[in-house]
Amino acid sequence: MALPASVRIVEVGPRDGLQNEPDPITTATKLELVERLAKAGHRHIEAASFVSPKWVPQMADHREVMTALMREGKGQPGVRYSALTPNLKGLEAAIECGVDEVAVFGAASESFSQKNINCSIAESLERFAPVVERARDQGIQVRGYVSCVLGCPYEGEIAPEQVAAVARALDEMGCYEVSLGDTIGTGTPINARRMLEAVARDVPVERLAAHFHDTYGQALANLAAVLEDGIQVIDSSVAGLGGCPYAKGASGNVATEDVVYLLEGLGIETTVDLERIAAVGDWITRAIGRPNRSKAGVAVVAKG
Ligand SMILES: CC(C)(COP(=O)([O-])OP(=O)([O-])OC[C@H]1O[C@@H](n2cnc3c(N)ncnc32)[C@H](O)[C@@H]1OP(=O)([O-])[O-])[C@@H](O)C(=O)NCCC(=O)NCCSC(=O)C[C@@](C)(O)CC(=O)[O-]
Repeated sequence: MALPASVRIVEVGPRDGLQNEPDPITTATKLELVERLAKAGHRHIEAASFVSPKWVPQMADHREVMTALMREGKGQPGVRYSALTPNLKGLEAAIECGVDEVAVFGAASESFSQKNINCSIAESLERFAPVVERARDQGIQVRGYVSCVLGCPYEGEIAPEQVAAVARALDEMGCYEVSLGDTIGTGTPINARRMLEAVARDVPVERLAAHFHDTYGQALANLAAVLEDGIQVIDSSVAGLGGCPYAKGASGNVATEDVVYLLEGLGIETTVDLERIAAVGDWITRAIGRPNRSKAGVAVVAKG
């Protein structure tokens, strides 16, 4: 398959990137990050997570963040700001804040599902169905996630058919797009292609996104592989921030700066400006005292 002419990047830094940070990050810093990301050209930013503050304390200010963006004029026109909503409680709170896009998140691994959202895969799908229905009734778009598509921290290898079954269920439920998460970054290009091939038999590749973590340094290679198989949506996190609270040792998502550099090299368009996003990565890593995990970002900033 030919490479796509353009790719939509979903910036997950403010959510996936920050959710695991142990020290509190102020709401003001989060909002400034979101604003800088939009100014760097992002058109889709996952900004918050309506989950239990006992489970993920860093996302406890989800209401403040989303209300500021959706109701208090802190959001930029033309930018989609989305949030995770694992159940109806989260969705109702998100609706009160005026969100126009949410995401439900399941897993292809039973053990990960239990650790992450405290229920089995089947129970999670039962829980998501009314969330998707209610959201769509309100004119809110719903994205679906499948975690552990290329490996699980508790079960090891995950069969591609298992990933396909969960992706199909989310698609049939009404998710407009299903994002395939290599949560622990153990995938390699051949496995990634095999997994995508299995999923794409059930869900058209145009409705799939790649959400790869870079724990083993394979994310860019995996992305280059799945781009050849029709992927046109990539999730990434500025400066490669992040990690999953329920996947020990998992490092951040692939860095947005690295993805933009790769795509530019392949002649694929995005809306994101490399110099500007590199500056955002430099700023946020200094602001929260984290190393910048984007090689392209560090190089671009060093060049000046
Ligand atoms: C899903 C639950 C809530 C189930 O948790 P539970 O304990 O089974 O739920 P519950 O309904 O029994 O409620 C327990 C308590 O949580 C509260 N609660 C219940 N729901 C909410 C809510 N929506 N917002 C705020 N509070 C909530 C509820 O009110 C109650 O409070 P209490 O009475 O004890 O004070 C919990 O397991 C949870 O919050 N998990 C968080 C999981 C998470 O955020 N993980 C990280 C994101 S997923 C990810 O990173 C992977 C991804 C998407 O990036 C893709 C990839 O890379 O693979």
